Amino acid sequence: MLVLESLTKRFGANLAVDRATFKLDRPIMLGIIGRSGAGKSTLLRMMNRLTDASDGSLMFGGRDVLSLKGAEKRAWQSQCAMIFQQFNLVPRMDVVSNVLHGTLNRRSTFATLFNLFPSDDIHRAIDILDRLGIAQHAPKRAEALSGGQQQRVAIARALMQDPKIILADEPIASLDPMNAQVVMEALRRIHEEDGRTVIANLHTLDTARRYCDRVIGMRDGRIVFDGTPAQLTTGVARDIYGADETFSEEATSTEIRDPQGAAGRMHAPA
Ligand SMILES: Nc1ncnc2c1ncn2[C@@H]1O[C@H](COP(=O)(O)OP(=O)(O)OP(=O)(O)O)[C@@H](O)[C@H]1O
Repeated sequence: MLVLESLTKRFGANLAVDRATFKLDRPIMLGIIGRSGAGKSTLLRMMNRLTDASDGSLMFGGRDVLSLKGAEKRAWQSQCAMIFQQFNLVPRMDVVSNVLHGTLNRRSTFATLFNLFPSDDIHRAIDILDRLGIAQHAPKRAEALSGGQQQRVAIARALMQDPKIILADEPIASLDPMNAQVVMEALRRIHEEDGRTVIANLHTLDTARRYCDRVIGMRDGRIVFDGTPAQLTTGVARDIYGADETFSEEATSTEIRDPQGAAGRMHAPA
C-alpha cells in the first residue's frame, strides 16, 4: 500500500531524514517517536509533498508519489490529509466553514471567494462534527473553542477530503492530558471504523504505546526502531531518545495523573 524506500531530506549539510525505509501493507495506526529535531515532521511533510524529498522513493498503491505534479499532486495531498499541532484553523471563521474548507481543493475560486458551499457538503460537515462530538459548536467561531475541540475541528476538516491516510504532526502537543486523550481516541476510532491509516508524530511514549499498532523511532534523521508497542521497552526508548540510564519514561508522559499536564511539550533529557 505505502512504501518508503530510502526517503531522504537534506537541508544544506544537515541530513534531516536519512534513508527512511518502511512499508505499510494494510491500514494501521502508526506512531512516530523521537526527540526534538529527529526528523519526524520532515518525514511527514515529505509524505504529504509539502516538502520535496532530496532522494529516495515513496509509492502508494503502486503510484510514484514523488513525481506527481499540479492537480495530481493536490489530489494526493487530499488523500493524505494533514493535521498540525497548532490546528491551523481560521480563528474568526465559524466552525462549519472551517470544516468546509477541507473541500477547497475541488472547488472553484469563485465559490471559495464567496463561501458558497453545496448543501450536501454542509450536511456532511455537520455529520462529521457530530461524529466527533462537537456538532453543537458548528455555528461558533473556531477561536471560541477549547484546544481539544479545535483539534477535532481540524480532524473534521481533514475528513471532508475523505482521505486514505491522515498524517498528524504532534496532534496533542498543545493539549492538556484530558483533551489529548479525546483527540487520540478520535483518531483511533477513525482508523478502526473507517479503515483509514493514521500516522502520528508523538512526543510521548505512553501515547504511542496505548493507541498505535506499530511504532517507528527516529534518531538523528534515521529510523532506529520499527516494531510493536510491546517491543518498545524502556531500554529501546532510551536508545531512541539518546538518553542515559537516568532516562525516565515519565518525562515523556501525558497521562492524566501528570500534574504538569498542560505545561506543554516534554522531551526526554539529553
Ligand atoms: N525548513 C528547514 N530548513 C532547514 N532545516 C530544517 C528545516 N526544517 C527542519 N529542519 C531541520 O531538520 C531537522 C529535523 O527537523 P524536524 O522538524 O523534522 O524534527 P522533529 O523530529 O519533527 O522535531 P520537533 O519534534 O521539534 O518538531 C532538524 O535539524 C531541523 O533543524
